[in-house]
Amino acid sequence: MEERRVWDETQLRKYDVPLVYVPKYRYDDPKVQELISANKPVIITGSELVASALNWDVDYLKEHMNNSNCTVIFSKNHKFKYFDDKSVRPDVKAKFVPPTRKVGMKMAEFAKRLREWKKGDERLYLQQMLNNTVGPGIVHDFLRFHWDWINSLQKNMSWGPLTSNLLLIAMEGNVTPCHYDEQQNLFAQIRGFKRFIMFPPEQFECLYPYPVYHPHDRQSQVDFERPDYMKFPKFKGAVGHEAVIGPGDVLYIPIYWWHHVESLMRGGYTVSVNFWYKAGPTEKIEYPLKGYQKVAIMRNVEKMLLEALHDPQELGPLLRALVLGRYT
Ligand SMILES: O=C(O)C(=O)[C@H]1CC[C@@H](C(=O)O)C1
Ligand SMILES: [Zn+2]
Repeated sequence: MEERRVWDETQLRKYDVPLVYVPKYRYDDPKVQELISANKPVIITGSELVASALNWDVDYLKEHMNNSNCTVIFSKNHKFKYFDDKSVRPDVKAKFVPPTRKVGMKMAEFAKRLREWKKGDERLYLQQMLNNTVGPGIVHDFLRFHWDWINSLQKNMSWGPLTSNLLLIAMEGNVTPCHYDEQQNLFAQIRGFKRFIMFPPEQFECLYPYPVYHPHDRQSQVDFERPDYMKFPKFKGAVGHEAVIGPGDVLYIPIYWWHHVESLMRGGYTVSVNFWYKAGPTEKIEYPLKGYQKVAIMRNVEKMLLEALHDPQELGPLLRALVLGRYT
C-alpha cells in the first residue's frame, strides 16, 4: 500500500550525484537476509528492533540518563566531519585544524541548549555510546530491544560480536560527511527522519579517502557541496544509493560502504541508535577479490609503506615508480 509521506524532497540537501534507491523490505522477508549476506544495503521495516525506545525524546532521556556524561560535538556549520587525532604523528597533528570540538555534558544541559538554540549559534550533535551509566529506565528499554531477531541475524551472517551502540541526537539539518567504517552496522531510527547516500567500496576511486595516517582517515576528501573536480575528477563517476528512514526503520550499512548522513532539514531533532558489529571471519577466499577486500589491502599497503618510508611525502613517488609504465 502507498505509504503516507511525512516529509518531502525540499527537506533533502541537493548534491550533484546521481542516486538509485535502497530497497525496502519487511524484516521477515527472505530478501533481507539475501541482501545482507551479499553486503548490500537494505531498509528493514517492521522489525520492532527498538520499539521499546520509540518514546526516547530528550525529555525522557533527560529523566532516565541524566547521570551519564554525554559527548556533544559542536560545529560552526551543519557539517560534523569525524576526526581522530589521538593516534596520528605529532607533525601531522600540529598541522591539523579540527573542524569541530567535543564537550562532555549531562543530557539535561544538552536538552536546554537544543531548546534555546538560535540561528548563528554553533550546532550541536550528541553522539554517546550507551554504557552502564544510564539509568534503570534506559536499561529496561534496552533489554526489551528485539534481541532475538538481531542476534539470529548476527549468527546467520556469522558476524563478530556487537561492539557498541551509539546514541545519536542530531539537530535538524546536521550532516555527517561521507566516510566508511570497518564494522557491520544496523542503524535504527527512533525519532525524525534521516537520509543516507551510500556508495559501495568499489567506488573507492571516486571518493578519494584521506591518507590512513590523517586524522580524517576513512573520510572522503570530496566536499559534496562544492566538489573540486580538478582534484577529484573521478567523483563525476560516483553513483549513490539513497535511503530515507523514519521511526521504526532499520538501515543495514554494509561494512566498508561509504555513507553520507543527514537529518532532514525542518524535520526537528532526530534520535537514532546504531548497532556496530565486528566483521565475521572470511570463509573461503574467492578470486577476483571483492571491493572491500581490496580496500583492506590498500590500507595495509599504505600502513606498511609509511612504516618503512617514515616520510609520507615519499609514498607517492615510490608508488608512482612502482606502477607507472610497469603496471599501467
Ligand atoms: O552509524 C554510523 O556508521 C555513523 O557514521 C554514525 C556517526 C554519525 C551518525 C549520523 O547518523 O550522522 C551515523
Ligand atoms: Zn559511519
